[in-house]
Amino acid sequence: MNILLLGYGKMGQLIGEIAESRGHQIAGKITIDNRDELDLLSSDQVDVAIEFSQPEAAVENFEWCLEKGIPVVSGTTGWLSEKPRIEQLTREKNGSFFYASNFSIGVNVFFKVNQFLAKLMNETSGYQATIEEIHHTAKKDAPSGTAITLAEGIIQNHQAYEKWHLTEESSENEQSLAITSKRIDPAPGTHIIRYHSEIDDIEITHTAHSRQGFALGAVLVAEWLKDRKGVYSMDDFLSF
Ligand SMILES: NC(=O)C1=CN([C@@H]2O[C@H](COP(=O)(O)OP(=O)(O)OC[C@H]3O[C@@H](n4cnc5c(N)ncnc54)[C@H](O)[C@@H]3O)[C@@H](O)[C@H]2O)C=CC1
Ligand SMILES: O=C(O)C1=N[C@H](C(=O)O)C[C@H](O)C1
Repeated sequence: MNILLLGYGKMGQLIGEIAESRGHQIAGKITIDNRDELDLLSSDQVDVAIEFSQPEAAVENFEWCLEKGIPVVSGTTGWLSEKPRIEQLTREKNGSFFYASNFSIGVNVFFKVNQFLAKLMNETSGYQATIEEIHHTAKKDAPSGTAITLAEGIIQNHQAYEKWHLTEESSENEQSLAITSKRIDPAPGTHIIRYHSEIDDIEITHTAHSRQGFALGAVLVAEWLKDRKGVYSMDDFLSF
């Protein structure tokens, strides 16, 4: 399959390597410096686009793909206020759009464990939940997209929490779930859910050792999305 890489930084380069090792061809490698190359590409040269750019570039990239009828897989975080509009545009154009805050299979297992733990803790008093995420210093958005998905998983399954907020310190007895973001090199991505009480703490942690899991997941999803129409997420792709 011919894959267009929209964004060719840390993620785009690794995705390109994995895609080629799986027998795919790279139709283009688009960065902030060569966007004009998109004008030369026609839709029959691209089977699917994999979009890992930056928050300010993502929406324009999606619109370009949807106009051209090219299925798009995106992992870019920090643009979610526009998500309802992009999903609507996908339906209007009869296109294909797949977004995940995290393409790693391990993190998606962690999302399910987080939801199950929140259900258990909903039946238990005296604990305050907080989320901590740690990433490399080049990361532009905070909190991470993954931390937002984790917060949504707790809010949907624990009556004490109605919303989340980004803060420098964890705070007690709030209906708003506190998320703290730390930027420490070279962390590819660590997420900690902590339930604190006076008696004890319960913690679950996912630590990415590299970007390999994110990149492989994005290529597997692109293979899956190629011949599908509609708006999809990891819940559609995974069997658990
Ligand atoms: N969903 C997931 O599993 C994961 C998501 N991410 C997200 O993916 C995104 C990219 O991450 P990295 O590759 O580490 O970033 P990076 O900074 O290494 O690369 C970004 C790429 O986007 C390009 N770019 C930036 N502004 C642009 C513009 N205006 N037009 C076109 N291209 C533009 C840059 O030239 C570069 O090629 C981030 O939003 C990050 O949070 C990262 C890892 C996993
Ligand atoms: O910017 C990153 O690097 C990552 N971003 C994603 C996020 O915001 O959750 C996924 C992963 O944690 C790495």
